[in-house]
Amino acid sequence: MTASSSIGRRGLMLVVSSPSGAGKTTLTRSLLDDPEVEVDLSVSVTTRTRRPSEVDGVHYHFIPTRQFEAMRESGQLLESAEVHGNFYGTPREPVERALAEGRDVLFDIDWQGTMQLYESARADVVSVFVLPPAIAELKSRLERRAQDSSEVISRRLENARVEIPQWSKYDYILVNEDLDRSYTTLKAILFAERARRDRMAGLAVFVDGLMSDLEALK
Ligand SMILES: Nc1nc2c(ncn2[C@@H]2O[C@H](COP(=O)(O)OP(=O)(O)O)[C@@H](O)[C@H]2O)c(=O)[nH]1
Ligand SMILES: Nc1ncnc2c1ncn2[C@@H]1O[C@H](COP(=O)(O)OP(=O)(O)O)[C@@H](O)[C@H]1O
Repeated sequence: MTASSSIGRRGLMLVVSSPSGAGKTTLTRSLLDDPEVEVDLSVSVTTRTRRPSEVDGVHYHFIPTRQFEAMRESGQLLESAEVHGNFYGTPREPVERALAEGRDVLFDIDWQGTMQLYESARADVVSVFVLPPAIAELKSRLERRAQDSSEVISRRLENARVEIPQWSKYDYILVNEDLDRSYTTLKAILFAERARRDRMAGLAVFVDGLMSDLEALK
């Protein structure tokens, strides 16, 4: 162990939200796949139907409504919300364990869930809102993804009326035009937030060590 590794840091909660189709899943997957970034994904529970490309337990835990209600009622969810007519929630235990071990946790959740995380631990939340460069592009991304029926796509576009105005509640905004640029910015946000003084629990002790080593040089 080096002296600097004893500084220690509380894990942070990196929340990425956007209207459906703006690109938050693409951006969060890139973070998870990047060998330079170590972050745990919070895998949500949902009552929505699985898309063909999704794997149960990886993208979501797909569960029946009865089970969702039981989890919510027994306090097993850190936050939960109804979005586009389905229920979504964050299982509490894996998040609390990761944070306690100093690992950062990534959330792909909506603005309602983000507000609930703010209430429980504002200082530990770093929130990023992804906007599309244009509504025509948002619509064509939803269509190009080709995983939802036209009714589902219309409902998601309709919901963008409520979701887009939530931008002002977030710490950072990404207008996701060029994917590489957006990804570079997202990674920079995470790295900068990790270096915030107030997250480094053992910093004062570390600096005391530097100072006494300086004294010893005299
Ligand atoms: N509050 C909350 N929102 C969630 C959770 N999981 C997913 N969501 C949000 O639910 C919305 C719908 O997600 P999804 O069905 O995967 O559709 P997509 O956004 O079009 O990919 C998105 O805004 C997600 O960020 C969760 O655990 N809690
Ligand atoms: N910057 C971008 N330029 C072009 N297409 C993009 C960009 N970001 C994402 N996409 C595409 O748009 C579609 C929706 O992206 P996705 O990440 O699933 O959105 P969300 O999770 O916000 O609903 C996907 O087909 C994805 O490949």
